[in-house]
Amino acid sequence: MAASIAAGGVGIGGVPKLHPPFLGKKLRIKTNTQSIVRSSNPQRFRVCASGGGELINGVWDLFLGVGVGLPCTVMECGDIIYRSTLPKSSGLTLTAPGAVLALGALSYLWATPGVAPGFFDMFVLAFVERIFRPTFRKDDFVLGKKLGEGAFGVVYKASHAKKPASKKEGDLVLKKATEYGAVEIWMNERVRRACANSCADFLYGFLESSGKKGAEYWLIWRFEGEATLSDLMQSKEFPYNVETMLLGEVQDLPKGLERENSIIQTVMRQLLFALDGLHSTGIVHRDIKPQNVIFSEGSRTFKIIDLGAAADLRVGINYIPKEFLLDPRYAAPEQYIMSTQTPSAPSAPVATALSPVLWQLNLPDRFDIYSAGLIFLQMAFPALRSDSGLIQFNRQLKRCDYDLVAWRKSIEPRASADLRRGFELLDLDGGIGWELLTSMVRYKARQRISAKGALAHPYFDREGILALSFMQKLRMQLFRATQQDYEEAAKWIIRHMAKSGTKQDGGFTEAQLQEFREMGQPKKKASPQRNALASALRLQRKIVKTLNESMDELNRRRKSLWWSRWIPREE
Ligand SMILES: Nc1ncnc2c1ncn2[C@@H]1O[C@H](COP(=O)(O)OP(=O)(O)OP(=O)(O)O)[C@@H](O)[C@H]1O
Repeated sequence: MAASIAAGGVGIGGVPKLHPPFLGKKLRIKTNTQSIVRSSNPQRFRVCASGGGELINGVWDLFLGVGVGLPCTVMECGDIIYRSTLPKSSGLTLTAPGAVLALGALSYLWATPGVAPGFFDMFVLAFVERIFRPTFRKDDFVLGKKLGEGAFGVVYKASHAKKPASKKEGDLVLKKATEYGAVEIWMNERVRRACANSCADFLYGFLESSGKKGAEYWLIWRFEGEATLSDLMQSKEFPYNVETMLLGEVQDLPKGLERENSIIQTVMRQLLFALDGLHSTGIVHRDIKPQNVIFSEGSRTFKIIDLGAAADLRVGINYIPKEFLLDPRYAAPEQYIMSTQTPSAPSAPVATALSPVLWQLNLPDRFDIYSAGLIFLQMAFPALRSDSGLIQFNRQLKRCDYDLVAWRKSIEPRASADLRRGFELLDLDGGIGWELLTSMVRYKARQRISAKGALAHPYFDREGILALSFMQKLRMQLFRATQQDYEEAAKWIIRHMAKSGTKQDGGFTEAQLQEFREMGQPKKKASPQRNALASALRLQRKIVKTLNESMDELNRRRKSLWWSRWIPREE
């Protein structure tokens, strides 16, 4: 038995498994219960000897050595003499290590951004959708007034040309876009299948090449409503105007900080739900700002628009952004969502296979969280709602090394009444709003909270002005149960308890209070933990670098927009 284990480990049912060097010989091995003989397997031996043998052995050991597979594959029953003494086989046998391996593989395939759901989406859902969804042509639309014009496209209100717009169909929005239209069509189709409620309702997109201007992408959405969050925030009535829209009627209640806080909380919750939908499917928006958050009059919720700068990390589309696509007022300090050492997107299969690793190493979703944090800040501080106010704030924050607490310290003593009111609003309920804000607006992406984490934050314990739907309640419960971002909430609770003291129990000891104080302070130099952390970070950087370099190498050969073939052309 000892010889057999040294040679190849244990196969199923405690039966020894042999490595190729032993296969050329006839071996008789005595186990506890049976006498088994394994003889050569000439065919297999020949393969090993003629190159590629090591690879085959590796695969053999990995999958069959732990006992996953049909007994005959694992044990080579053909070689076993005294068959009658063997236990009867019952088909597939799964050992404990095999189950662990299978579970590990499954969790990898389902980890964000989701390799397995991605395949299902691309090869099943997209295919089925294409068969059943209505298609449109240029002549099907009549253009109305211009809604907006960016550097890469013009947006119009539109209606159907042939049939009178039925109540259900309603008005449309049509965007004629240049090169980035292709990305936007791809993203909108993905979103429609994966998290339709997060973004404006997308109908169809195609390439139209008959115009004088050359090829243009036409994208059609349902018209969601007149107002973006930016329009609403510019009004002196904010946030009460939002309350009226969310509830569908004017509320005859006294105005005050509490009421404003719960309206802002409701907007933030809707925005974070929408962002979580995008992030869970591997999409990072990269242009989150109040102008790109539209109020949908139909569903009375805020939805995200303008996916032209978005990146699909599941397949690596728009992996590295063109910097000019980002709005510097709302962009996170890192600018790039992935390591800058990869100058171009990896090829789709590589990006897909590595996407869970790359997602965890880079946490690209935290780019949007920073922008959402700035929106939160703007909602709390009216002075920051103007462009100049926001630009000035960005400069001040940069001077404070992107430390919101330091910014507050520097500004609060000489703050205007308006600013003080904003701090008061965020300090309600023991400062839980401020706590959430500071966990969103941080210099390091890794230290920012995720959308799920934010939704599980105690700031959202209260329902706000709108009750949650059954599904939202369920999701919140799930986030709370599964979030790893408990740290923030725990710190908040501890600090809160420390502040209020526990007179009955004699309060916290001086040592405990010192510990709480140290939570907010930089750690002292050169402790063994610090050194270990530094080594871990160095290792992580090395892994990212190696991964990126190898992907770039692979990618040099294929640079075409392979996914454009998914975008229909006008007939
Ligand atoms: N589904 C929609 N329903 C209603 N209005 C919409 C919708 N989509 C876009 N709009 C309106 O059109 C405007 C421009 O849309 P969008 O931001 O997608 O275009 P853009 O060309 O990227 O503009 P910009 O470059 O300024 O961001 C929005 O600000 C909004 O007012």
